[in-house]
Amino acid sequence: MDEELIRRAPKALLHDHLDGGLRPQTVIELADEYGYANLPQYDGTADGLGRWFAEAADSGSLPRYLETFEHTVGVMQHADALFRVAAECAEDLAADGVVYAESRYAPEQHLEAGLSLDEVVEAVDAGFREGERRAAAAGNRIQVGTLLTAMRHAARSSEIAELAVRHRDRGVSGFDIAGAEAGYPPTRHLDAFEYLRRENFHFTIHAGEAFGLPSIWEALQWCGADRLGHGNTIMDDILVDADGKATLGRLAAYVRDKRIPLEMCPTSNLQTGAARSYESHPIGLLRELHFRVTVNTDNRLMSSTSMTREFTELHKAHGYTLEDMQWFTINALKSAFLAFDQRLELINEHVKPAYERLRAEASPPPA
Ligand SMILES: O=c1[nH]cnc2c1ncn2[C@H]1C[C@H](O)[C@@H](CO)O1
Ligand SMILES: [Zn+2]
Repeated sequence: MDEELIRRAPKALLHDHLDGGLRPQTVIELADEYGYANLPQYDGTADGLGRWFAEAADSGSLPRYLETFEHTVGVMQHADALFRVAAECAEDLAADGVVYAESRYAPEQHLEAGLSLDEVVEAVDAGFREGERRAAAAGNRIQVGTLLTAMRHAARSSEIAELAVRHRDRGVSGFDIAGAEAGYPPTRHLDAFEYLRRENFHFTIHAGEAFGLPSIWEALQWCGADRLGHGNTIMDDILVDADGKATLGRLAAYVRDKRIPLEMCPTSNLQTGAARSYESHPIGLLRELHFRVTVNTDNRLMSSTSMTREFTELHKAHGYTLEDMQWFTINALKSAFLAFDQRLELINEHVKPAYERLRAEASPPPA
């Protein structure tokens, strides 16, 4: 598999932060347009600013990684800016071969210039619909849903959960909590999750990225999360003996048996210190053990990545083939916060035939 083939293969993305995926040039232009004066020292070029984000985020710690969002959130305080960022996000993902994406962001972080929570959500949704149209005009089909995130150190999760439910038929398909994990357990937001369950709504929880098994256990068994953001530390409940035989503890067995989707983000994990290398990333073992693993970007700007790059790195480190890519992609679509019939249609009418064609192209039958 080369990078071009990986780019052309249809991909599905469940974990991508809207405020972590801006084009560097857009950050510069929005800062200028809205008078954001706090951009970091950089060489004045878009490439230079992109490098600044990637280097500053490459800190080995989640809290320091998260500090870089000050500058993206800083330029996303007006409806026009939110619209632009969302439209470009859809275009960029579509150009990278993503056919289905769920993009997340925290509305409570975009109120500094006086927008209301509902206005934030409306601007982002309009941006995504515009981005879908532009992508289609360029020949790239994409469908984008949004997840509303509440910040786990703050106290607005119930309000954000209600906001998400209010917009459920207008582009919002789920809910999430994000931010520093250590010290802010999921049960801090139990009221919000219980409300969402009563509303038959869907949510994922960032868990097992910068904290261990208790975080995953709470997310699943107290809060009732449909999926886990990252979930790396589930490895702490898997024992691999000298012969390579794996024994699952109770929680790991539960995660695998119940087909709990893990939204894994390899490059982001290298930067925050949640993983040491692509080779030793938990995705390798978890894929072998048939956990419901998916591949994601997390923050394309901070991690200087794309779905194509994630799969290219995984191909180099683990030898994944088009077959594996199809498996990851179907895992993601099966786990999407999307109606069952639409998931099936994407899988059967679009993804499988496309991989069939790509395989035939990559190794044509003998004449
Ligand atoms: O990987 C992450 N873990 C926890 N929080 C994160 C991660 N990536 C981004 N965030 C935070 C920073 C953003 O401002 C917020 C909403 O997208 O979510
Ligand atoms: Zn994340």
